Amino acid sequence: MWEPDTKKRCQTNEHHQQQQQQQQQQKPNNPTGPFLQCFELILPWLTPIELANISLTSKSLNQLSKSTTLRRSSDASRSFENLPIPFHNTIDDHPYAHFIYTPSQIFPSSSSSQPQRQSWGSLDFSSSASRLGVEPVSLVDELGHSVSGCDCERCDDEDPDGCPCFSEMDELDMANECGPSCGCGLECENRLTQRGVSLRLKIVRDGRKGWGLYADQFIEKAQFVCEYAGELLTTKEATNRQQMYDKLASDGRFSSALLVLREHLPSGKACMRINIDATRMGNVARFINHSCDGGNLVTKLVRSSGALVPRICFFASRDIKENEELAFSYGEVRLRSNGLQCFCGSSSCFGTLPSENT
Ligand SMILES: C[S@@+](CC[C@H](N)C(=O)[O-])C[C@H]1O[C@@H](n2cnc3c(N)ncnc32)[C@H](O)[C@@H]1O
Repeated sequence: MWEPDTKKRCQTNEHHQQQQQQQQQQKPNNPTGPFLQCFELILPWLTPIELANISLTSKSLNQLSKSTTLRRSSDASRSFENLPIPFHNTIDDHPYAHFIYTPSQIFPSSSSSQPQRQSWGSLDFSSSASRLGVEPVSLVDELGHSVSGCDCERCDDEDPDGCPCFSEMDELDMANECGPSCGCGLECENRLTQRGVSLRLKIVRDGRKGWGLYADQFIEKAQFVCEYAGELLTTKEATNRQQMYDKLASDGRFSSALLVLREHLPSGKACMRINIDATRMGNVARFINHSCDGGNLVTKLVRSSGALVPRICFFASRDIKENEELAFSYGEVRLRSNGLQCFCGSSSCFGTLPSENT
């Protein structure tokens, strides 16, 4: 399941090559010797606490730890995305938030194939991006052949009738894209949400809400912003985790990122529920805060032809200015004695954050 899928993105990542060159130039002239060179390889695998502890042991390791921290804070996506997504903090001493980056949906961490650690902040910018990847879970027939994709070599959004994937709409009004069982590649025009983040974004620290995701450029209404990537959970697992997170959050220092999306069939008879937990493993969408007025993003379910589970994607609900915080509504507010205080600042603020009933 952890096959790298990032080759194509890396090929176009000119900025990372430039960063790499810059880093090479910035490397201290002072040769560190085999001992410190070894630490250059180890430090990117450490948690912030381990990094802080090791930095206390010698001046050289302190220097190396500082460089690792600097590189981490310069790109939360650790080269998985097309552009770096930096952390900005002018209010306290948190340089970055630590988590495992996955550019797309993955299956729960109970599986032993999932990494407990991920390299982040090494001199080699391409190394982390090649370590984690996801193969979409696809529908197969009884002979093991993928089903329901198109045979197009290249699908053209100017001619949507030419490709069956454009027109496949189901009762849930999901957007449909070409997928794992189609003949076309990642450059196909009907794979808008599969190429990762292509807009300039940044993660900014706020005194009351923690980190938040901001636009670092103008974003036009209806533009695709990012997918909500993380661990795809069963409802039972999501309920258990939410209970654990509620307990941890009660002291105000823990921030979870479990998103539950319910999509009702127009008939009202059934409901589809998708639980994605980006708390431990996720992408930049885990930093999007709640706004009681609905914010400037909308979620849409996108199914790739032949893939088993739809993905949750964010689109701009209106034009968004550079430096504006990105936000959406986490859902209906239910009155709970232990609800977290909301600081969205909108005129329609309820005062409490929406939360799942557990
Ligand atoms: C998905 S995370 C968003 C990123 C988070 N701020 C962080 O620092 O990682 C959700 C958490 O962010 C905080 N949060 C989100 N929106 C908020 C708001 N409007 N007011 C206060 N806290 C908010 C809450 O702690 C919530 O549990």
